[in-house]
Amino acid sequence: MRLKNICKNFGDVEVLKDFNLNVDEGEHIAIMGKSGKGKTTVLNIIMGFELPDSGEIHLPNEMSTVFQENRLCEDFCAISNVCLLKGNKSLAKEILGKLGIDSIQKINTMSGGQKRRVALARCLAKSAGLYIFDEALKGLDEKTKAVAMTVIKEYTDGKSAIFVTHDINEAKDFADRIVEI
Ligand SMILES: Nc1ncnc2c1ncn2[C@@H]1O[C@H](COP(=O)(O)OP(=O)(O)OP(=O)(O)O)[C@@H](O)[C@H]1O
Repeated sequence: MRLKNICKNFGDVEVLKDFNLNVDEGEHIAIMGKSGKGKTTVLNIIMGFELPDSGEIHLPNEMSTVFQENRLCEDFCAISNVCLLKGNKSLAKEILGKLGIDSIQKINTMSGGQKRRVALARCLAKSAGLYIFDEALKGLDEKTKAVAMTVIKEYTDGKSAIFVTHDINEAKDFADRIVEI
């Protein structure tokens, strides 16, 4: 994946100026930076939700994302959310189990941290050339974070991934390289 000389302004606000980012095949990177510096804007450009004003973008065909918000169907159970469009039910169940989630529990009966883990399972159960995690461990307690990080590393092993976080320990734990915005 490659972003080259990306520029992006919102009105008068210059968010990205000649921003470059390379993620090699199988590489894990972390993106860090103060709130409002443009981390989510970079992810939105990668995912095609925002167009840059200028610059070059080279992307793999398939991407899988944990957004900052969970974006789950509240009336459905965990496994239905993970397999919503298409999906391997046994893989979904395996990942949900490793994250401590009952696959038939409805989302609207779950805590915030349980919902976060369902969103994470949905991302990991999809086969992709690039995995994107936007504050994926937000709202989890320390013990659950450690379990979730182990699961993320297991299912992204050998695959390209971008992990946005404010936590330097998470960044060091996950990434081969940390990029500051
Ligand atoms: N759709 C938009 N319209 C106008 N301004 C925007 C839009 N999206 C982002 N911005 C502005 O762009 C800047 C970067 O926002 P962005 O969400 O990328 O930051 P961030 O680094 O992800 O922040 P955080 O760590 O708080 O999530 C901010 O000043 C924000 O107000």
